[in-house]
Amino acid sequence: MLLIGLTGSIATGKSTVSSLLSSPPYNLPIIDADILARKVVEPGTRGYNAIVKYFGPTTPDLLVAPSDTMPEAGPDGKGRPLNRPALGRRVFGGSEELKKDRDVLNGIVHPEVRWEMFKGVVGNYLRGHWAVVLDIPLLFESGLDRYCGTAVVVAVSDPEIQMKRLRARDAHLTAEDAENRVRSQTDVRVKARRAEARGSGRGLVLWNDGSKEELQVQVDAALTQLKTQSPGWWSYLLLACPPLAVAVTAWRLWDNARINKEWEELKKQTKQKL
Ligand SMILES: CC(C)(COP(=O)(O)OP(=O)(O)OC[C@H]1O[C@@H](n2cnc3c(N)ncnc32)[C@H](O)[C@@H]1O)[C@@H](O)C(=O)NCCC(=O)NCCS
Ligand SMILES: Nc1ncnc2c1ncn2[C@@H]1O[C@H](COP(=O)(O)OP(=O)(O)OP(=O)(O)O)[C@@H](O)[C@H]1O
Repeated sequence: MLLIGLTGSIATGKSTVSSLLSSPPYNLPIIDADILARKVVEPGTRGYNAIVKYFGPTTPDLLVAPSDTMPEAGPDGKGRPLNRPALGRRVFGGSEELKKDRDVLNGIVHPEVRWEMFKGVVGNYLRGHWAVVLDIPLLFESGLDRYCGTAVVVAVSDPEIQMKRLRARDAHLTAEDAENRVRSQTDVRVKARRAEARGSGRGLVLWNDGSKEELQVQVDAALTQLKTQSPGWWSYLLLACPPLAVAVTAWRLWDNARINKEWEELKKQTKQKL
């Protein structure tokens, strides 16, 4: 089964691409890291308790305020849900302090998300899917690209388009909040270069400066290429022969480690040239 790591930066079009991939004619299963990151911090979970413990004392508005519709102890007595915009203000931005808190939040949420993803991947492998899409905003930053057969980056070359789409979609964010969110992530053009550096079939870039129709054309071409590379019979063979699946996974990990080493070298050389 092919693991397709789908990434980009905020509002560059990952969800738009994943909804195309989950619809006919592809019907691919999607494992969405943003959705899992919400699930693992619902009231009463380990993630929720850890966040309240660390951020609670210094963030008075960390939880949704009590109201007529929100009881003090939360809807089911496990606590009120997190006030996500408030937590976002604690962790998004370029300062050292924000970065430190972002690392703490990532340290709480990411291991839980990884475990949920693992369960999702195994479930889809057992159902015999030829591919599964891992929609992960922080694919490279979290190191999860190591497990993927292909990394697909949805990118825009013009940062103004990204900002315009972000502000239009998330109208509740101030201009400063939006800037901070964009600044909290690696520049999407760097991610695009990294996907290209993985080599043909291992890394793909979908440029999304144009219309959604233009994006669809690129998605069609990418899927045709990936389907040729990883045909259905190959998935059935991996399902019928679990030791082969383990060997292929080990080889994939080794090959991705090599690819990432080459990328680090390339980054070093580019820095030296500047
Ligand atoms: C800070 C939080 C509560 C803000 O929640 P909010 O609902 O406002 O935003 P949402 O979760 O929908 O994220 C929107 C986008 O922000 C970006 N983003 C989210 N978390 C991070 C992060 N830790 N670092 C950089 N960018 C991030 C992603 O592009 C994501 O698609 C939330 O983003 C969070 O819990 N982040 C930490 C977990 C994480 O890394 N999630 C990303 C997928 S694992
Ligand atoms: N080609 C396009 N033309 C016009 N609008 C677009 C295009 N692609 C995406 N959008 C719009 O831009 C916004 C951001 O896209 P989307 O939600 O897919 O991004 P994302 O990368 O998943 O964002 P996030 O990381 O925040 O989840 C959405 O409102 C979407 O409808």
